[in-house]
Order: sequence, then C-alpha cells, then structure tokens
Amino acid sequence: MQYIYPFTAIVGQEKMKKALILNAINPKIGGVLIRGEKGTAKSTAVRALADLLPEIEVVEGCPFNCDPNGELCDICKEKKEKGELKITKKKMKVVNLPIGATEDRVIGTLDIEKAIKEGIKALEPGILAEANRNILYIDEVNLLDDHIIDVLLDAAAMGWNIIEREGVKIKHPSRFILVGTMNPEEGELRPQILDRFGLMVDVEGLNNVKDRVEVIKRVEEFNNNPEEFYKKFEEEQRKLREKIIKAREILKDVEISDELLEFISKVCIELGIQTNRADITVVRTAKAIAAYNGRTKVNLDDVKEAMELALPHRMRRKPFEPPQLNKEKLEQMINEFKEQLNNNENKNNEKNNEDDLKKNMM
Ligand SMILES: Nc1ncnc2c1ncn2[C@@H]1O[C@H](COP(=O)(O)OP(=O)(O)OP(=O)(O)O)[C@@H](O)[C@H]1O
Repeated sequence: MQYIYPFTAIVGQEKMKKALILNAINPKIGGVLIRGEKGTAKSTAVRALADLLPEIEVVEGCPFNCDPNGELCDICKEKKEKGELKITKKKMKVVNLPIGATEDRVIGTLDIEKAIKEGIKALEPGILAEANRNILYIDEVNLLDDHIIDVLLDAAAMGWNIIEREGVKIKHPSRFILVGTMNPEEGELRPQILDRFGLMVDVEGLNNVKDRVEVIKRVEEFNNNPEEFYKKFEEEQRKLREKIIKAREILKDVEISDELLEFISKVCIELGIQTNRADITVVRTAKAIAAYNGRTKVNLDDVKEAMELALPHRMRRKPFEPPQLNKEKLEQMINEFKEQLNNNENKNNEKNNEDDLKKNMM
C-alpha cells in the first residue's frame, strides 16, 4: 500500500486547505488557483485531498469514470440500454497536466480506420477523460499554452468533452476539480483566464520557526514510518472526511436570503468587478461554507469568507499589479450592511410592538 501524506497533517496553510475542501464539497465552484512560492505544500495538499475524499462509484471499465447514477458517456449509455452496466468503486486521483500537452492529448483521439474495423477500441481517451470526477492539477498554469487552457476551461465550464474525427463523435462527461498553481514571479495569467478559476489563494512559506520545525518533524516522521504516521492522523482524517460527506449531503438544502444576494451584487459593482461569475461563485462558495459548518442558512460571515476567496483575482487592476482585494472597502461595506440589518430589525421590532399594542387595546 502506498501512503500519501495526510491532509490533516499539513501545518497551517488554512486558506489553501479551505479552498480545496470547498471545491470538494461543490466542484461547481470552479476550482482554485494557488499562487505562491515553491515548496509550500501545494502539490502535497492536492494529493492529500484526493486521498482523503471517499471512493466514487464508477461504471466498470469506462475510460471516462462515468457515474452510474449520473451523466453517462455514449458508450455507457449503450451499455445501460442493453442492461450491461456494472458498477465498481474507485479512489479519486490527481491527474497531472504536463506543460507540453498537445490538444489531442488533452481532448483524446479516435483512429478512424481502426474505428471502422474495431469500434470503440480505436478510442484513445485524453486527459479530460482521465480527469472526469477526479482532480486535474496544472502545475505552473501560467506557462501553459493559451489555446490548451481555453480548451480545458471550456470543457470544465460545459462539463462535457467531445472527441471528434471526420464526423465520428464520442461525447463524455468532463467534470473535475481544477487546481492550477503558479509562481507570480514567472508571469501573471490573462484576466480572462483568471476569471475562469472559481477561487484564488496566495500561499506563502511559513514564517514562524515553530511551524517550520513542525513541518520538518512531521515530514521526517512520515518518511521514516508512513504507516505509523498515518495511524496517528487516522481519526482526524476520518472526522474531516465525514464532515465533507455531510456537507455534500446538505448542500442542496442551503439557502441564502435576498438581502445577502443584493449585498453580494452591490459589493461586486462597488469594487468595479464586471464579471457575473464573481457573484455566482461567491454564492456557491458561501453555500459550501455554510454546509461545511453544518448549517442550511448562509450568514454574513460565510459571504465575507467566500468573497475573500472568489473576488481578489477578479478585481480590476493595472498591468503587472498582483490581484488583490480592496479589503478596507469590503470591510466598510460589511459594516454598512450590518447597520442596515440592525435598522431593519429595529423597525420590525417597533412595528411588532405597535401591532401588539393595537391588539391589546382592541
Ligand atoms: N505546511 C506544510 N505542512 C507539511 N508539509 C509541508 C508544508 N509545507 C511544505 N511541506 C513539505 O515540503 C515539501 C515540499 O512541498 P510540495 O512538494 O507540496 O511543494 P509545492 O508547493 O507543490 O512546490 P513545487 O511547486 O516545488 O512542487 C513536501 O515534503 C511537503 O510535505
């Protein structure tokens, strides 16, 4: 058995861990872009997340990991009609996208001559097939060919990939948790691409001696005896896994008030954010945060946390400036909103008191 460094053994880096967990609760948040220095546990956290998450049910033998209870590829659809669909379970995995990947490697290919003779054996699934219902990890996404990024992000947005050659088409679901990493010193991403990542976090190296020493000790302990180390964190891992499963279950019941929706849109407008993806992602993220905390009602703190993850990379900025959230402005708007809520509550209380008084006088 191969042991993966446990997610709960990662020291600090709370924001990165939270962003990953929220995407695991709702992959429709649209992934996370992790900006930061080398050696700050980015890839460790992603591998650890895949290992932490529960196994997924897949159609046996399906190259696209189709969900037997969800959307099916053309091949599985046929199998289902014939009653030949078998179910098995698989661990989630991290699929790496190499920097030099070609379009064919990403989308997949069909050998037409072979297709005529041998049918489906002619299919060469691409990275999007492998990534379906897994985690797609793009290290140094800012160095990736623009065209490949577009192809990837389009598939991610539609949730489908089409492999097409000379009129022969195979369509398969392509839903994954997208994680991109980049070192800003090696160049920024275009705003259009930044906007397609649901969340963004900046990771910095740990600046505290105690934390750094803890990292050394843990990594050494893990390397010397992974099995023992794993056992030590087993209980914490189990608790976190169950918290995520519970959050996934209640996510569909999570509600957000119209007042909070208006507040989100107002903040986006006030911060000069044009893209509607900002508002949508804030809402999805805030709902996932509420679900993670076991609640079915979004509150203002959830919204604030969601904004800190979903807005910085969508702020308008000058060329070569790093993406940053105007925190003072956000804080000021939150305070104004709280005041407005208090006023509304006072007015409601006054009205209720007046109504009670009238009733008593009748
Ligand atoms: N906060 C942390 N907690 C535990 N281990 C850490 C932490 N930060 C770094 N490490 C350890 O440091 C090493 C490097 O981490 P990792 O490979 O995840 O870095 P990275 O951010 O993905 O960098 P790169 O881009 O170079 O791959 C690993 O052994 C990892 O376990």
